[in-house]
Order: sequence, then structure tokens, then C-alpha cells
Amino acid sequence: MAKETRVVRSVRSLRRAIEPWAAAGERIALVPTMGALHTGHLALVKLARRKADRVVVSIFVNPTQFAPTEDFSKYPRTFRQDFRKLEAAGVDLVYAPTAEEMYPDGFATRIVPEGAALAGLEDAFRPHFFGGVATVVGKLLLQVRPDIAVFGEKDYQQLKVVSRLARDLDLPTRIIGAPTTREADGLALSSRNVYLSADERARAVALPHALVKAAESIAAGQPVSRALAQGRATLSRAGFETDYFEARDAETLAPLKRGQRSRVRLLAAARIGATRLIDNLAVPEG
Ligand SMILES: Nc1ncnc2c1ncn2[C@@H]1O[C@H](COP(=O)(O)OP(=O)(O)OP(=O)(O)O)[C@@H](O)[C@H]1O
Ligand SMILES: CC(C)(CO)[C@@H](O)C(=O)[O-]
Ligand code: BAL
Repeated sequence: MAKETRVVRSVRSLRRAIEPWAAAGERIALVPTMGALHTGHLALVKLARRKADRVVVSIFVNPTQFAPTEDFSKYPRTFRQDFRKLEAAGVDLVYAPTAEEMYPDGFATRIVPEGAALAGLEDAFRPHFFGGVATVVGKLLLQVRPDIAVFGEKDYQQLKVVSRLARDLDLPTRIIGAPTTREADGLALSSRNVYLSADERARAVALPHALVKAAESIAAGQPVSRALAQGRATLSRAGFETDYFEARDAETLAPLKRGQRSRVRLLAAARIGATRLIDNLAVPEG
């Protein structure tokens, strides 16, 4: 018989559901999400299932990582469909806390990440973002106390910030990165892709194309600055406003050292119409 997928909405019922698993020595995986689930999220779930006995998926559109000008209120909320997908994927528990459960009256403590969080990139354009992410992910990891937690490489800087957070706060959870799932034409799956009009969706493919082209040029020995300038020009021709299109050290996210050709990661964020997309790619090494 297929096992049941349960939904809990409070820390108390979460703990009650998880305790027997932990007591039986079962390995628990957490996949944090904001819902509006797509195949990219389900790939994270699949990876979690391979590595653990029990999989918990959290769904929480976290208000503290959105600036007042951003899309918190219009962010897609599709709980019914999400639940069905997670049930079909064999998830044990869906943790969908309310905002009051996560941030009760009097809530007054935040985790303030440094390191990768201060590397510019997303932080330069969304200065509120990593503080909100670190605080909510810290809470989720302490609430679920999973053995592993899976995050997507699509949000590469976020993956670095979360890995550092778990190490710095001595959390017993191993953070695992999962490769980016893409559409057939290369566009990274993202919940925000639903905002794109048909015309914008057709032009959005310029983002992965510009990254692939720049990565190939750098691997072939072209100066990094020229490859990046060509990438930005490609985006501009497709009608994107580029926030950043940069090459960084893949581990630390520090700017590249002079002549650095190994451990290079390209990271980009660009706006097409009202939609902001991010993506990144490793530069292949010879
Ligand atoms: N295409 C993808 N491939 C791999 N992981 C992904 C992909 N899209 C999202 N994820 C990961 O899923 C987790 C939850 O992300 P989230 O719910 O914000 O979805 P999203 O599609 O990134 O949404 P958004 O459009 O808000 O950025 C994060 O760890 C994120 O990196
Ligand atoms: C990690 C996360 C679930 C925290 O709200 C969110 O930033 C996301 O979905 O990537
Ligand atoms: N996928 C990261 C969450 C956000 O952009 O708000």
C-alpha cells in the first residue's frame, strides 16, 4: 500500500510526526520550498529520497525575504496541486506553517549572514534577501532537525549562504546541492517563470544561452571581461535589463584573481518585463 503523505502546520505537530522516525534511527531529509512546485523541486525531492529514509518538504512563502516593493503578495500559491505532486513523489510529510507560527507576536531575533551573503550579486540588488533566508532556513533546520537538507544550485549564492550557516551554527544537518533542472531549451525552471508572457518566455532563453556562450569563451581562453561584456550584450539584445552578469570563484564567490581559470562560476540576474530571473553556470576546466 502506498504510504500516506501527511500535512502539518505547527512546530508541535511537526515534532510529533517526526519523533518516531528519529527514535527508530531513520534518516530524515528536508527540502525547503516556497511552493508553486515544478520539476526542479521534484528533482530535489528525488535526491532527498535516495539519501534518506524519510522526506519532509516545507512550503512557506517567507515574507522576510521579500522587500515591500517585491512580489510577496502575488507570488504563486498552489497548495492543492503542490500537495498532489508531493504525494505522487512519495513525500512523507509536508510542513506548511502559517506566518504566525513562524513569526509569532514579539518575534525579535534574526540570523545575519556574512561571507557569501556579502559578495554582492543578489545582495547588491536584494539587500534584505539573505537575512530573511538565513533566519527562516535556520528556523526550519532547528524545527525539523534533519540529517540532510537539499537546496538547488539554481539559487547558487543562497546554497553557499545556507552551507556556511549550517557550519557556523554547528547545526547537525548536511547541506546538499542539487543541479539545476532546465526546460528543453535551457531555461532554468523557476516558480516565477509563470509570470512570463509567451513573448517574454521565448526571449528568456537568451539568459542560459548567454551563460553557455560566456562559459565556452572563457574556457577557450578569451579574456573574462570580454566574455562577460558579450554576455551582457546578448541579454540586452533580447530585451533584458541586466542586474549582474559576473564571474566569481565558485567556492567563495570572491571576485576572480588575476588569470584565475579554475573554479570559475558565472552568475547572472536579469529582468525581462516585470519578471526577474536568475541563473548560473560552471566554466568547464580543460
Ligand atoms: N530549476 C531548478 N533546479 C534545481 N533546483 C531548483 C530549481 N528551481 C528551484 N530550485 C530549488 O528549489 C528550492 C526552493 O526554491 P523556490 O521554492 O524558491 O523555487 P524557485 O523556482 O526557485 O522559485 P523562484 O521563482 O521564487 O526563485 C531552492 O533550493 C531552489 O534552489
Ligand atoms: C530556501 C527558501 C525556501 C527559504 O525561504 C527559499 O529562499 C527558496 O525557496 O529558495
Ligand atoms: N528561489 C529563491 C527565493 C526567492 O527568490 O525569493
